[in-house]
Amino acid sequence: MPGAAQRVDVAAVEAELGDSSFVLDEIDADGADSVQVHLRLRPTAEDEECAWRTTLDTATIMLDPGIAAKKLQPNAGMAYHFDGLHTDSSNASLYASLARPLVQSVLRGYNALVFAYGQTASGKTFTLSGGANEEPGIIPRAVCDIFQGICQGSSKREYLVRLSYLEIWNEIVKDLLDPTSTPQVRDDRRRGPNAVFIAPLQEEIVSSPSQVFDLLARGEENRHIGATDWNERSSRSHTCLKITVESWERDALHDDEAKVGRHYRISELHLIDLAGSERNSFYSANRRAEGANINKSLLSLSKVIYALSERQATGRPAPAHIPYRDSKLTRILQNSLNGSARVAVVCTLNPSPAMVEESLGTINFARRIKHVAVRAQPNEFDGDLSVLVGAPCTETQALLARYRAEMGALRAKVASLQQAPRTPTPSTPDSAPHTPTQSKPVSLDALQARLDQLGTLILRGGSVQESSAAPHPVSPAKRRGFTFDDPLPRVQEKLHAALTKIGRLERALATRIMLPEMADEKDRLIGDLLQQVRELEVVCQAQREDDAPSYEARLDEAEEKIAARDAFLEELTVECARLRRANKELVLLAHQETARMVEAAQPKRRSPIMSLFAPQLRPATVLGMAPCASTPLQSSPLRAWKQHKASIVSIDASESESSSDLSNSGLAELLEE
Ligand SMILES: Nc1ncnc2c1ncn2[C@@H]1O[C@H](COP(=O)(O)OP(=O)(O)OP(=O)(O)O)[C@@H](O)[C@H]1O
Repeated sequence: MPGAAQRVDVAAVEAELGDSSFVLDEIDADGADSVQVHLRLRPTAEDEECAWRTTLDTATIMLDPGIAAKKLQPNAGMAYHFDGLHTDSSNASLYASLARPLVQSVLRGYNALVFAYGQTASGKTFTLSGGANEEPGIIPRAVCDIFQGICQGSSKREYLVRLSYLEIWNEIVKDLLDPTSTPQVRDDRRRGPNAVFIAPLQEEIVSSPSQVFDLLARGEENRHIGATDWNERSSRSHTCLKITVESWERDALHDDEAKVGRHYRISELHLIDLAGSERNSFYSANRRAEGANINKSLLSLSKVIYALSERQATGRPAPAHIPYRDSKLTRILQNSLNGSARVAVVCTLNPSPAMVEESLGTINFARRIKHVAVRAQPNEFDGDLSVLVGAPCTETQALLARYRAEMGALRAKVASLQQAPRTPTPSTPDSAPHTPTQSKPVSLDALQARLDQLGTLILRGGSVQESSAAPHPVSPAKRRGFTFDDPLPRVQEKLHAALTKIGRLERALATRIMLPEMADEKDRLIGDLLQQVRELEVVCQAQREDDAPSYEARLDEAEEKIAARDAFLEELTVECARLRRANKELVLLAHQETARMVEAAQPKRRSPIMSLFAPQLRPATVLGMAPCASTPLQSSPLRAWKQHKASIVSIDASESESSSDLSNSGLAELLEE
């Protein structure tokens, strides 16, 4: 049957995982009504000291008494108890106890959020993604469990799995699967007052764990990673992997109809690796800004958690303001933190005594988030998908139903084409056989190729035995002469990769200018474009010509101003020199005159002319010097002469205009008299 849904190969998936311990549990016995909080203390390196004492049985942790005694806080030595405590390097046990129950929930239709919180180098990425090559973290284990769950799912359900992968770096949301796009976070009012969606965001449909890992590897290449004081490969951004699982009950007769009662489920699993907080580092300004943005968004997360836990503690009925809008991180987590998702958190601690303050901050966050209320309900619809179809993120909602509807329409077309009567046409010996039915296989091929493509995207649960009885889909690749040496999942992966590439190329092609197929049309278009280029060149030339005279006039004007200023400066310099010369001559004259008068006054009584002007006519006064009470002119002629000389030197040095004026006018007149 063309376009049959793909049956997941349990054995292949198990081989990929190396872990077949997952058992799908359809009964919601472990429904958590509070956030599950586990603490993880990174093991110490050989020469490292540990600041903490732990009791694993009771999941209790406390500060080393010696270190606690040195702390100022009165409760520094208190013991903290959580849902789980991990001090080793085993991600398997942490995953099984913390995250696996949430994966079960996702397969039952619940939304879920798992994230790691802690300072830099405390082990968040190790917990989420795992160590190099060994100890796979929560993400790979959850991915494998989802596919195992689908394998084990009821043979009456079929599934569609898709994922998106984004990062928040410096408060910018970046699509790691399509770094050219710039996603925005928007309100999704149809889904409730606190719901948001992110668009545009590339979502890839996946049908095996290795497809997911390929996509994650592709996304990792686009991530921001750097070195901090504590971690050589530190995540400098928050990453958010979203896996959406859609499923509905199969109906052997009406597979392609979204009928009431078919229990359609859509659930989302968010796996978030937060960037680590860090103290001020000595890196570049860009790195400090990056660190500041990380710290700011983590602070806003703490504020949101604080507000949510306060609301729970006070039991206020009306929702208090929750500052989701303070950062992109809290906006994106809004859908999950508003109570409609099950939440599990791993709070990671750096064991170093130097990091005790940061670790206490992490413990406080862990205690706060434990009090956030969870009221998650399964997202199950009884076939009425209108709620989803009209949503803003409409292309990505209820994709399974959409594809199934498309497959129904395609099948109907195929059937009608196959039943169409063949019209015999007379063939002539000199003409090639040409019948209307000649185009039919082409169109059938296209329809069947699309049917097969859709079939590979939809996964069917159930046992492996059943799959051998199912008709094998006719692959378009086979019709094109490809061999099938690869195992089925590998071939499907290749096909999926090829389809994704085709999609990308088609999108790129859509943005290009299309040349018409007809030669004259092409020539006309090229002619038009050349004409436009010529016209633009003319406009540019005219613009240049218009502007040139005005620039030249302004240049001339500026040059004239400069020349006038230079001439004025020259005049000033000449005038200054002339005045300086005149001043010197006058000063010299004054000296001679004063000396002569002093000489004349010496043996006789004071000359009548001097008495006339005294005391104003003392030489110092004449020359602009303040009269000195202790040195009357008549007391010592020699001393007076020295003072005159000193005042002359000082006036001469200052070259003051007033003194030269005085020398030029007042003194000259006086001397003439
Ligand atoms: N439980 C653990 N067992 C063994 N090694 C660990 C464990 N936790 C962390 N590590 C090692 O410590 C180092 C830092 O861990 P990791 O990169 O996961 O920190 P992080 O909290 O994600 O840091 P950042 O926020 O800077 O990205 C890594 O080399 C990692 O392998």
